[in-house]
Amino acid sequence: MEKKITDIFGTLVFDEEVMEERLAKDTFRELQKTIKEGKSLNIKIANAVANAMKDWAVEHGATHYTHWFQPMTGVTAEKHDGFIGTNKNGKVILEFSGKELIKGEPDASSFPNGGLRATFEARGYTAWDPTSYAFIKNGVLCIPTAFCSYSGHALDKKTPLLRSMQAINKQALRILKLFGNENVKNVKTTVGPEQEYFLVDKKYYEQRKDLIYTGRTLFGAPSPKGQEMEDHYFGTIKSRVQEFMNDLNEELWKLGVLVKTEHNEVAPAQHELAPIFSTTNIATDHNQLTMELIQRIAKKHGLVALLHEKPFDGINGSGKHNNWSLSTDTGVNLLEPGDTPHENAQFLLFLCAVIKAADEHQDLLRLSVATAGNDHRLGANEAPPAIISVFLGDELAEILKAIEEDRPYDSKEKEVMKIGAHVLPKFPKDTTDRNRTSPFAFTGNKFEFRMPGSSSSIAGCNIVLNTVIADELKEFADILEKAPDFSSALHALIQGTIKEHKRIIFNGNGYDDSWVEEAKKRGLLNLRTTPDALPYFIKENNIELFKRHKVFDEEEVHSRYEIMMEEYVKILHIEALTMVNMAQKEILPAVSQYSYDLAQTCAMKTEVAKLENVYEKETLKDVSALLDQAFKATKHLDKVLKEAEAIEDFEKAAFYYRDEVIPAMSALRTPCDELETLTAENVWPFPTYGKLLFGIL
Ligand SMILES: NC(=O)CC[C@H](N)C(=O)O
Repeated sequence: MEKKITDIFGTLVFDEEVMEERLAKDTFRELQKTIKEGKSLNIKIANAVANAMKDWAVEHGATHYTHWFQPMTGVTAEKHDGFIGTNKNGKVILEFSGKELIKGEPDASSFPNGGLRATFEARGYTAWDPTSYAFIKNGVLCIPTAFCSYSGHALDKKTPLLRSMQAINKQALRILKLFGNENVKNVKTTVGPEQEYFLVDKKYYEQRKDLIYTGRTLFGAPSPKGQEMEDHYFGTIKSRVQEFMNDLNEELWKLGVLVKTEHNEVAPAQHELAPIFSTTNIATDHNQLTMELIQRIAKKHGLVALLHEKPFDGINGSGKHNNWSLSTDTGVNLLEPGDTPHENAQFLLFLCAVIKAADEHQDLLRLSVATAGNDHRLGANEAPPAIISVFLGDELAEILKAIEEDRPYDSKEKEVMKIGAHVLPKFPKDTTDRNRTSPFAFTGNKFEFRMPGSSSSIAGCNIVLNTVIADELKEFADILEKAPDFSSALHALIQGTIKEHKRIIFNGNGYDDSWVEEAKKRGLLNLRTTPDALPYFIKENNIELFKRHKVFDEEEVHSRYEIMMEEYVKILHIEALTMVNMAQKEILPAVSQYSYDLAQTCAMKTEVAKLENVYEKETLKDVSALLDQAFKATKHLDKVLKEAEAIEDFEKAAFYYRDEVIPAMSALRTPCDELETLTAENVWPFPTYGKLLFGIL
């Protein structure tokens, strides 16, 4: 690496250092108050900040600015405005005002709003989130913003995320106060999202309509080699891929993204990139940027990055493991067992809040990761099942059991574990995945939520995590604040929580079929598909929960439910249309031509030499039978698709797609994949799995 990381890191970010350097002392101090304490910014200060930002951005080659926001599409949105303006004499000047920095008013009528806003009320507004630094991307100054309607409803993913962070901050501070931590002013959730993705050669990608339109292969027989040799996982990275990774790292470092780990993943052509954890809203912004840059930089290297959860059948898909924790502004990780009995008691209480939340809100955790793409991955023995459970590891599970049963944990000490009086043993911290099969695994000082899909924004699952855990902390604080004897109330609370919610703890193999049975016996939910999970969102108790913590109001919950259900329908609609198109325009004609060639060859050979022609005849028979089957399946898919299109109610449509369209898609894929194995390589109309998975040389 020619340029030192420390020299380039954050060079495209208007961060604290740049602010201090470029702003007058008073302005800097006021802005810090806004960033750190949420104080509102007056227009005079905003003007000064905007001016400094513009000068800095122009010096770094920017010509435009944009309010960079995260509508409910799951991707980011930007509308560029130039700094260009004219003065009184008509001379060109560059300008950027405080008003423009703080608030934008995009005509944003075409973003999904789930009924929150009629299209005639087109205007929404974007408001700067000063807790996430502005940065320069592609010559544009990007200002991270929240996106709301004029009635104040959140139309984006950032606003509820920030609200959920506020909710957990408030409740965690109440708990910390009870433990005497008066000096803590702020508790923030932190996240380190691991990003998995595939890389394929651009020249093959371009020949596949399914990849272009849907991001995944809808047809494709397995290649002779898959992932069975386990030689790709952590294997040597190919030079072309390494060059891409180097470029990607450099660009992300410039944007202040703390990317740290890179490696080959389990499936051929699959890779992973992971950052150091940061505050959740920044981690979310950074993950959105990471996904964007992975795709953009891959193209520069003649590659295409696939972020889909399941681009290929028969080999592993991609997840985005969300490593979640809570930390104080005094630098304490609240999910880290401490050195003293006192710290341990506090840790156990936070741990119990997470366990209780996971048990009581299995539905919300599950639906927070529910998408059409992720349905292929969850429960397919490559990623956690769709059943929520918590992995604690044997040691911690044993400690909780000892507390529950009022018996000694360590047989040497022979003393009953008393919360607040005994020190917990240190758990070995292990950054590698200790239980890959668990959806929610404690890994020494954080929880790894392994269910989120690789293409999703992490905002959704973190909104839910923050809110459900905030709610448990609230309940705990309500009890403990009133307790006449804190220590005994604490002990009873922890013990009671373990007793009541231990069913959610599972340290075994989540891929095992017996777990499905066991989970059923324990009364755990198994919401296998997206339409199974999403309706839980609008259940009365869930709406109340979000309202209680001011994360969503009722309309906002309904809007998100509608958007997520519709998204499921739209994705499947595009996939089914693409399949019909590929079958009709590519597969069926190619195979028909191939059978003609076989018949011709056969006829000629018979005519010329009276040969038996077993190969041609047998293949022709097999191919023709499959061709007819594929044709009928295409017709059937087309028919159910038309029926699906006629369904107006989005809920009915989602179930129809799941129950009728998906099976019709499988029924078409099966004969087509078989045909692929029987036809000549040069006849098959698009690149095979072999080329896609092993084609990067
Ligand atoms: N090695 C791994 O952690 C594999 C994870 C897997 N790709 C997933 O989807 O979650």
